[in-house]
Amino acid sequence: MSLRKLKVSVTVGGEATNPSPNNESENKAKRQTVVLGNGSEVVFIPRFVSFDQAWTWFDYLHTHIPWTRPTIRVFGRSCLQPRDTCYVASPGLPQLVYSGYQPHAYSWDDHPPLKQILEAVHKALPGSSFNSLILNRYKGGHDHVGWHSDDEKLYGSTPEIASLSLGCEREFFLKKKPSKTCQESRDDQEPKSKRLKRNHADQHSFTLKHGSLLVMRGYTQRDWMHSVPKRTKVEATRINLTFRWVLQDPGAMS
Ligand SMILES: O=C(O)CCC(=O)C(=O)O
Ligand SMILES: [Fe+2]
Repeated sequence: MSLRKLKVSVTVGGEATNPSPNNESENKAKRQTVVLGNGSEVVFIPRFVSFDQAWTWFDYLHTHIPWTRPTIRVFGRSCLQPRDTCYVASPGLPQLVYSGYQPHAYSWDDHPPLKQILEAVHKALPGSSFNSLILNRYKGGHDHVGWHSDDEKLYGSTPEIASLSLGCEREFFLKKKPSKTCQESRDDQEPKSKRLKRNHADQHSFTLKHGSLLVMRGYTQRDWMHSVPKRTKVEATRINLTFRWVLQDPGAMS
């Protein structure tokens, strides 16, 4: 599908403390809050860590993480996941299963720099708590993640997901899920100009720069989908870390 690149309307929510462990004095990174409506929001911190720190983490993760490229099920068909992945979780959590795939859960202790990164993320997001991590590695522009929501039950109804980008810059799209009311009949009744306006508000794009942090909050997983589309001319590698909170007893939520 075609998605227009939109200027993201942002509110600048004050200064954030950049958690770069090496560089506390340059710690003034602006954070942008995009209110998506109905209790969903995205916070974007373009310079979450310094350039050099981000490359140090990239190099470590690129060489030390036990990357795999699993076969998953999409619409009933088996296919190779279009990116490398690895899963890290605190002990005793319920098993993660997505697209018919159950990743092995590595420990934070297997990769001490991950604990340093987790600490930096917690520090930048007061009140947040993450006990699991999905790492993604995009080896060039053919690697991507299609439209999806991270709405698995074990994340609860309003998960906070913090996503760190390292290496090659890629685009991140968000689009609103179709509403449950009859969209077609509403469209017929509205003037075209109004329809276009509403559609713009239902799509957002972010450029995920080296060292940036994007946070999805509230009902973003229930009401919105996100993707990192193919960019076939891109050759360089991007590493992404998405920190999440897995509930001990997801059954208790329902
Ligand atoms: O690579 C990204 O920025 C997004 C990854 C993602 O959406 C996921 O792992 O669920
Ligand atoms: Fe996702």
